[in-house]
Amino acid sequence: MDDKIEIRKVSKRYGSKTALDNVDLTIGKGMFGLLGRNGAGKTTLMKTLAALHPKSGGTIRVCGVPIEDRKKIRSMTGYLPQEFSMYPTMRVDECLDYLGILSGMSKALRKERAEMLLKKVNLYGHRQKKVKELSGGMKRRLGIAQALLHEPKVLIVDEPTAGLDPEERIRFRNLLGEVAEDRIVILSTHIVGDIEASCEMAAVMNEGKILWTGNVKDLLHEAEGKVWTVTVESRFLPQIKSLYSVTGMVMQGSQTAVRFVHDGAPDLTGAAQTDPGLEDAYIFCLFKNGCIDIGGED
Ligand SMILES: Nc1ncnc2c1ncn2[C@@H]1O[C@H](COP(=O)(O)OP(=O)(O)OP(=O)(O)O)[C@@H](O)[C@H]1O
Repeated sequence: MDDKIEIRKVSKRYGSKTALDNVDLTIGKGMFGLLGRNGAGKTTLMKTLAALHPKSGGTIRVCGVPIEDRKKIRSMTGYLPQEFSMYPTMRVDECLDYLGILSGMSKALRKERAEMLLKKVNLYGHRQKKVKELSGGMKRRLGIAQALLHEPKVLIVDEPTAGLDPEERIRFRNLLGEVAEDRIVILSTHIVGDIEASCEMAAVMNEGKILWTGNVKDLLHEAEGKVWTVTVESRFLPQIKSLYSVTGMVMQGSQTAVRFVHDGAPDLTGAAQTDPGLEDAYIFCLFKNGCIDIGGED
C-alpha cells in the first residue's frame, strides 16, 4: 500500500463560504507542515482528511483508501484538534484506558499501549495526576498519546504549539519528529518557526487555496534576492511600511533597522540584500500571490 495522501481538486463549502478551493496536494511519510494565517482553511482541511466532515468536491485517498470509507480512515488516522480537552478530573492513565475501551481494545493491549505511549510522550511519571493538574504542554503531549493509541498510519495535529512556552514547543516538536519516523504526520500552524524546525515538506495556504507546496528549502530559494535591510530614522517608518512588506524592525535609538521583502531593487538609499529566513520566504510567497495589501490592514 502506498504511504501517501493524495488530495485532488478538493473543495469544501460551508453554506456560501468556500473554505477549501480546488486543493491539490500529495503528502508523503514524515513531517508535513501546513502553514497559513488564521482563516486560511487549515482546520477545514485537517478535519476533511480525518473524515470528520465530508468534502464538497474532489477526491482524497489516504494510503490508497478513499476518504468516503470513514470507518477505515478513522482506524488509520490519529487526530489532535486545536481545542483538545479531556475530562479534567480523570487521571492521565484513566483517560487513555477509557479511550482504549471506546476503541474496543482488550485490557492487556490497553495497558501495554498506554504504558508505552506515556513513556514516549514523557508523561509516565505523571500518569496518576488528574488532567486538570497538567500544564498546557503536558496536556498537548497527552493529546498525542491519545491520538496514537490505535497505532495510526497518519497523525494530524492542528495548531499544537499555540500558547506553549519555547521549551515545551521544542519538546513537542521533537516528539512529533520521532513519531513521524514511521508514519505521515501533518502539522498545521501559523507559526513559521514550527515548520522551519521540523518539516522537510510543506504547503502554504491562503483563503482556501494552496499557494505553494514543496521542499521547505525551495521556498527559501524562491525568496533569494528579495529580502532587504536598511537602517533609517524612525520617523520614516510609516513611509517604508506603506511601500514594502516589512518582516522585522529593531529600534536602535532614534534609528530603526528594517527588514522587508521586495521583488527588485528598492528605491531606498542604503538598502542591502540579505539572506532570507523562512519567515521572509513565507511573507514573500503571500506577497507574490497578491495576498498582502502593503500599507493596508493585511
Ligand atoms: N462551520 C463553519 N461554518 C461557516 N464557516 C466556517 C466554518 N468553519 C470555518 N469556517 C470559515 O472557513 C474559513 C476557514 O476556516 P478554518 O478554521 O479552516 O481556517 P484556519 O486556517 O484553520 O484558521 P484558524 O487558524 O483561525 O483556525 C474561515 O473563513 C472560517 O470563518
